Amino acid sequence: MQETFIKTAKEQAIETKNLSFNYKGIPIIKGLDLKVERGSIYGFLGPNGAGKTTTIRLLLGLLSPKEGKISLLGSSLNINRGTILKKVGALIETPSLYDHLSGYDNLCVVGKYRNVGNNQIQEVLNLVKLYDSREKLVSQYSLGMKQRLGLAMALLDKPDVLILDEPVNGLDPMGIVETRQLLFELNEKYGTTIFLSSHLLTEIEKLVTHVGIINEGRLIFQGPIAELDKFSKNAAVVKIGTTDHIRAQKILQDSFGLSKVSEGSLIFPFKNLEQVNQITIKLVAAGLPVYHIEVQQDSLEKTFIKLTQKANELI
Ligand SMILES: Nc1ncnc2c1ncn2[C@@H]1O[C@H](COP(=O)(O)OP(=O)(O)OP(=O)(O)O)[C@@H](O)[C@H]1O
Repeated sequence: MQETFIKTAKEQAIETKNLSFNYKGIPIIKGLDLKVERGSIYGFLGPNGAGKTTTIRLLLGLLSPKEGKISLLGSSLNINRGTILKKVGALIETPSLYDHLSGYDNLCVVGKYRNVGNNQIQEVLNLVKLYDSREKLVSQYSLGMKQRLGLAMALLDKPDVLILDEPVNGLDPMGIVETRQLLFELNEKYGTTIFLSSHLLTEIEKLVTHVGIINEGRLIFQGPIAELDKFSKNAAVVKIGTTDHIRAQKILQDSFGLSKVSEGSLIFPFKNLEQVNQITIKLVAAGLPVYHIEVQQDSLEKTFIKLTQKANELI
């Protein structure tokens, strides 16, 4: 059993099996099976209190699971903890920085105990675009600059995997764009696998390749972002206003399936816009005037909210 886990985990940067954790006997993380492919940018999404930070603390060995297994870069965290964590950079919530020191000196402090030389410090300063502000005191840095300095610290060891807890939380739109660009660059240039949490899909949907949605400690969706998009498209409907909804329903039933009448409109689920075109053509050809036509499709964010609400109803 152990062997199978490790064998499949080779393909994954992060893998958990049945990961569970309690705080004072209360289940917080419930049987989490995460699969984060190497080279992916994985958005770990969930409402406040869903268990994102707890999961991240478990992945970094800062908490011990009640049950289950964690594998990072194909090795069990239990067995090879020291070696594996050297290849993992992390930033949990706001970074701890010395305000009275410059950005450069902050990196030197961390670099010293991690045995990282000056060249690498200069490289990460360039990477996070803080080179020109390296001599400024951190107390004079904006929140976005502090966040990038925190990222620079996480990057000092050139990690293969970067684990970030809410990295854009509290940043202004410009800060969000800058962080996003930086993460893209890291992923593109160095193939760094990035696992980042957020409670807002809109903040990260342009960045991530994969999504895992956690609610009340349970994973309720995991897959490529395109699959979530497909999921939201499946919920798309077209609302049609005609003079005779009953006749319209009969005309359309054979080709397009069942519809319902609600708030004075005929409502059809549809798969693509060509279908909407065909529906209109069919109605007009049958002599039924179409007064109103409206396509309604959930945004990804709405799909995310609906998914978490639905999961709550099932619990
Ligand atoms: N030290 C603790 N002792 C007891 N319960 C805790 C502790 N830390 C977190 N919890 C509880 O565990 C649950 C998950 O918390 P966690 O911080 O992991 O959620 P989260 O998804 O990161 O939320 P947020 O987005 O608000 O940070 C919450 O119900 C929280 O109240």
